Amino acid sequence: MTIQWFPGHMAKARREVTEKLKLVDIIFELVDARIPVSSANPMLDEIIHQKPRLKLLNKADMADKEITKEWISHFSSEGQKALAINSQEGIGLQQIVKAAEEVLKPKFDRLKAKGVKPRAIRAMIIGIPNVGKSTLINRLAKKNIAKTGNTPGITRSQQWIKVGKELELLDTPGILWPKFDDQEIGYKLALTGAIKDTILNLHDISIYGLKFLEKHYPGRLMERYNVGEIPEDIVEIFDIIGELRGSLRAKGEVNYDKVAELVVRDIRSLKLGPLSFDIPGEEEIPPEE
Ligand SMILES: Nc1nc2c(ncn2[C@@H]2O[C@H](COP(=O)(O)OP(=O)(O)OP(=O)(O)O)[C@@H](O)[C@H]2O)c(=O)[nH]1
Repeated sequence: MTIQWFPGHMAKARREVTEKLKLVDIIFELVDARIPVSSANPMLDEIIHQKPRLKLLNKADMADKEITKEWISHFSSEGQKALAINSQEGIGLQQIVKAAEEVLKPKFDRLKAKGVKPRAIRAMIIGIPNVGKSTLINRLAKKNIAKTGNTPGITRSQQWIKVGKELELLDTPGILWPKFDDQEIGYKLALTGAIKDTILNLHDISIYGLKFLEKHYPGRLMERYNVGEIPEDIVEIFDIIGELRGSLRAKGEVNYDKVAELVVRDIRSLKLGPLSFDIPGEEEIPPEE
């Protein structure tokens, strides 16, 4: 099945990103640390071509730390520099400039050899909705104040934020929508709050979540819902949860809608602890188009 949720937006976003790309030296690709593959835009490579890129795994506080480490080494083995950050609390942000300098060293060395005076790195943030783009921009801007005016000779409408002496960041991020053929990615996006529940069926999302927990985090699943043993048919957990919590029943019957909602809410709100839904070696690779 092909799901294409935002076709009109996508074309517009793509044009905008392509336009802004000319202004920067490097892309900061913001992904969700819980789903660093599923929250990446499959068309980004095609859009940015050879433009240098730094991958930022945001919301690292909500992801499984060990899995995040594995992802960082995985990306590094593919020649892709990546950092884990928490934009909300400003953790890991001080490494961004250094990492960007590292990625851009070959280009800046070439310019230096030609006698071009060193200048600040120009960057823009790109990511899917809700991944934390504004939070990161605000964090970087607050810490380093000075929003610059228009940059003459480039474009009148672009605002740059100065981050120390070394970095200038476009104040508006590039938004790219998720677009893929795989429903599993849809469930992962829904479980992490990147897309609204209403796009997919809440029951399907919760069942996917439970099955995922059963496979990767069985101990936490059992502990959270007080089940001694995971039933063969995971759907039976709905009954167990419903029986345990009086509030999820009406006239003695389990209200499955409420149970599904509870499970999804629990997963999103860290009630089961930090979770990663993309597991290295098991990742779904979004098809290129
Ligand atoms: N726990 C946690 N939450 C974060 C982090 N960064 C952002 N958030 C939260 O994620 C939500 C979305 O953040 P935004 O900065 O609005 O995301 P955005 O990418 O600008 O979203 P759009 O405007 O929809 O494109 C907000 O509730 C933030 O508080 C983080 O590192 N950790």
